[in-house]
Amino acid sequence: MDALTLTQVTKKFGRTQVIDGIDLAVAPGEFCVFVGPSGCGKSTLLRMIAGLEDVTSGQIAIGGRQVTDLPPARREIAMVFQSYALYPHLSVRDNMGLALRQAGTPKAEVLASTDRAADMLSLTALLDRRPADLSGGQRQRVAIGRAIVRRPKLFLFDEPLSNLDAALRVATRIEIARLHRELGATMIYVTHDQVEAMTLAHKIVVLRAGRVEQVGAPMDLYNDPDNRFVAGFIGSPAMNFLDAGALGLRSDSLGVRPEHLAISAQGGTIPGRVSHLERLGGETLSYVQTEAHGLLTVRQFGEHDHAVDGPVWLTPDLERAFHFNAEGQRMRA
Ligand SMILES: Nc1ncnc2c1ncn2[C@@H]1O[C@H](COP(=O)(O)OP(=O)(O)OP(=O)(O)O)[C@@H](O)[C@H]1O
Repeated sequence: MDALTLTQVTKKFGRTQVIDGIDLAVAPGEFCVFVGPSGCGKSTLLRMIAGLEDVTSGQIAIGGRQVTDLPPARREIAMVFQSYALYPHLSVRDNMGLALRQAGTPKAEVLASTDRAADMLSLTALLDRRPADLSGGQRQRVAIGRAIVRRPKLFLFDEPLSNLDAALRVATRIEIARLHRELGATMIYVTHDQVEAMTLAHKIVVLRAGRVEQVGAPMDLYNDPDNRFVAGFIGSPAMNFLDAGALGLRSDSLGVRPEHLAISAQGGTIPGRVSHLERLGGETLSYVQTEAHGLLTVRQFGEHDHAVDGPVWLTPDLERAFHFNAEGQRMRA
C-alpha cells in the first residue's frame, strides 16, 4: 500500500489555479522531493497533504486511509518548517515532548522518546536550554527532533534548510539523509534547490505552474529528461540550449551540459569569445558569448586559463546532447 496517494488534486485561490490536477503515489520508506521554481505550488501542495490548506477537488490518502477532509492532528503527520516554529518559553526537552504530552502519553514514555530523538540528533547536552540559546542549526535539529518523537506516518519538510548558512545547509542535509536511513520513514520534502533534491531524493517530482513536469529518480531526470524545462532545471550549472537549426540539425534546440562542450583556441564548431571565467578550484567554468547561441557555459575539470575577451571555439558532444522540439518536448531517437 502507498504511504501517500494524491488523486487529481487541485487548488484554486479565488480564480487562480495554483495546483492543477496532480496524481502521485509515494511508496513506504521513500524520500520524495517536490522541486520547482518559486511560485510553482510546492508549499501549497505540501500544506494540502498536511491538512493546513483544503483541497479544491481531488483526494489525498495517507497509508491507504482517506484524509482529504481530516484536520491536521488526525492525519498522523509531522511537519518541519523553514521557521522552526519552536515555543520560546519551553526548554528543548519540553518543545520536543509537547505533542506527546498533549496526546496524554505517560510521562516516562515521553521522556524515553525525547531522549532517544535527542541522542539521534546530538541534542542531549542541550535538552535544558531554551530556543533563544541555540544556533539556527541547533534549532532546526530540535524541530526535526520534535517531528521524530511523534513517530508520524509521514514526515513533511517545507524548505527546512533555507535559513541556514551554506556549510550548515550541507551538514544538515547529510543529517536528514542519515535520519531517513535510520528511521526508514516516508518523507516528503519541498525545496527550490535542485542540489538538495538531487542529493536527498529517491523520487523527485518537478513542478511548474501547478503541474507535474516529470517524476523520477534523480539520475533518471538528469540523464533522461522528458522536456526542456526539466533538462534546464536539474543540473548545476544549468544545461546550455543551442539553436539546433544553426547547427544544421532537424530539432528546434539542442541541450548540452556544460561538461559536454569542448573549448579550444585552435578550432571547433562554434566561434565565440570568453566573457568571464570562474575558477572554483576543482573545476573551471568559462562563459562564452556566441553569435548563434547566446551565452554558453563550459565546465572543465581542474584549472584552466582562457584569456577573457579572447576568441575560442566550442564543440558540443553530440552523442550526449538532447534534442527538443519547438514545444520544448524531448525528441528521442
Ligand atoms: N493564501 C493564498 N492566497 C492567494 N494566493 C496564494 C496563497 N498562497 C499561495 N498563493 C499563490 O499560489 C502560488 C503557489 O504558491 P506556493 O507558496 O505554493 O509556491 P512555492 O512553489 O512553494 O513557492 P516558493 O518556493 O516561493 O515558496 C503562488 O503564485 C502564490 O502567490
